[in-house]
Amino acid sequence: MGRKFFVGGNWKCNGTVEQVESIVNTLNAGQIASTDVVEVVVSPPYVFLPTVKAKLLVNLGVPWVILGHSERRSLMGESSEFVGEKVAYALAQGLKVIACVGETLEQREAGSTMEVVAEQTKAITGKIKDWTNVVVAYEPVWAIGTGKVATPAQAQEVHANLRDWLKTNVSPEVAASTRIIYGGSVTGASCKELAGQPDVDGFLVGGASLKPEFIDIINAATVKSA
Ligand SMILES: O=C(CO)COP(=O)(O)O
Repeated sequence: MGRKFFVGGNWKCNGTVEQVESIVNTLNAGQIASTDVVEVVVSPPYVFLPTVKAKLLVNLGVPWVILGHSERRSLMGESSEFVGEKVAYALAQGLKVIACVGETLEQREAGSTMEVVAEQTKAITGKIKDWTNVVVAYEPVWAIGTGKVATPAQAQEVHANLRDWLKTNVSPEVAASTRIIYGGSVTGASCKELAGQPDVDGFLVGGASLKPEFIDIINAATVKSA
């Protein structure tokens, strides 16, 4: 079975009720690729969950949670181990998880990108058995909210290495079926080429998920073979 393209909108703490309603209206009016091709998830600030659920999310549950975002790791001091525990707990409660990993600029320049990503992923693999409900988001910290998107080659390199790591350290099946999505300054302009990379299975989008171009990013979906 192929890996279904996955596009998440991480709205972070943005928006007033009016702005959130406007984003939701834009999404509802947008022409998007069939849900056979792409899975779309939005993550509004929790105070706006009732507003968004009433108007956008077909199933009224909150099925997904984003964990391990670098802003939580750095601002809230969440360690890899703690993120691993949160992932395991969320899965045990029946939630699906977008688990974020990624290196800082300093770590990239020191040549330790894969080491960092592996350490963050290992803290999760040690705590869970079933990967069915996990999507891994590779989000280089230097690309988040900076306008400096990773090049398609940079993203592909880390995604491929991470998939290899999963193959060796978890199983070939999990490596083949787990979606690895990219996050960090993705825009309507940059999404197509990134989506064309064989190991880029979708996106986690911050700023651009608040704009109409989020529809273009959803429509960058391509079919990936597992
Ligand atoms: O943090 C992000 C998604 O989780 C990315 O944010 P930007 O798309 O604004 O860079």
